[in-house]
Amino acid sequence: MSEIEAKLPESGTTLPVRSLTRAAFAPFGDVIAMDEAKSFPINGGKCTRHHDLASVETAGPDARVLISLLRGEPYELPLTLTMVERHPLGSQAFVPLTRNTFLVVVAPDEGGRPGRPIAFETAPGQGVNIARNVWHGILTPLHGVSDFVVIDRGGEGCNLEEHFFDTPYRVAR
Ligand SMILES: NC(=O)N[C@@H](O)C(=O)O
Ligand code: NI
Repeated sequence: MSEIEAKLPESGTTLPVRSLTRAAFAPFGDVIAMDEAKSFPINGGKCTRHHDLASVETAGPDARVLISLLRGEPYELPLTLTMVERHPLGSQAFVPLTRNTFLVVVAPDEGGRPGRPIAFETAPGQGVNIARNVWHGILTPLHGVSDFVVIDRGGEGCNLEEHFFDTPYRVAR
């Protein structure tokens, strides 16, 4: 156990890792996956389109949608969660390009501050679209270096708000 973890109170600040489902994630955004998606054949039947999986939101001056690629280093569980962030001017989607799962931490807003976070682990291949202004942990790959397509908002104005917890949480399976 690391020095930080040794100082963490065990009860109350330990967040269990849950399996990601559309229903559980619905208050925070969308799950991007082929299963349960509206799908139809295109290109003469040689291709299946899994259609309209997430709502991309952009707002503010000169807002535009960005498509970027991220290569993330893996994190170990149990993990010490010291902060969450949110993007007031747009949504943020992470679509994995590997089969490595990743941790998705989100939290409800309670009067402008995050409430108790919820930790999910994606299934292999599942992505997420975090809705505009939803508190979330930073991109947290598990099991190996992982590449992602990220779809989020560019433009003028401040699109990042961070919150550092007075008492860190411990995220553990
Ligand atoms: N900054 C960036 O691209 N990613 C973060 O917003 C994050 O949620 O990891
Ligand atoms: Ni973010």
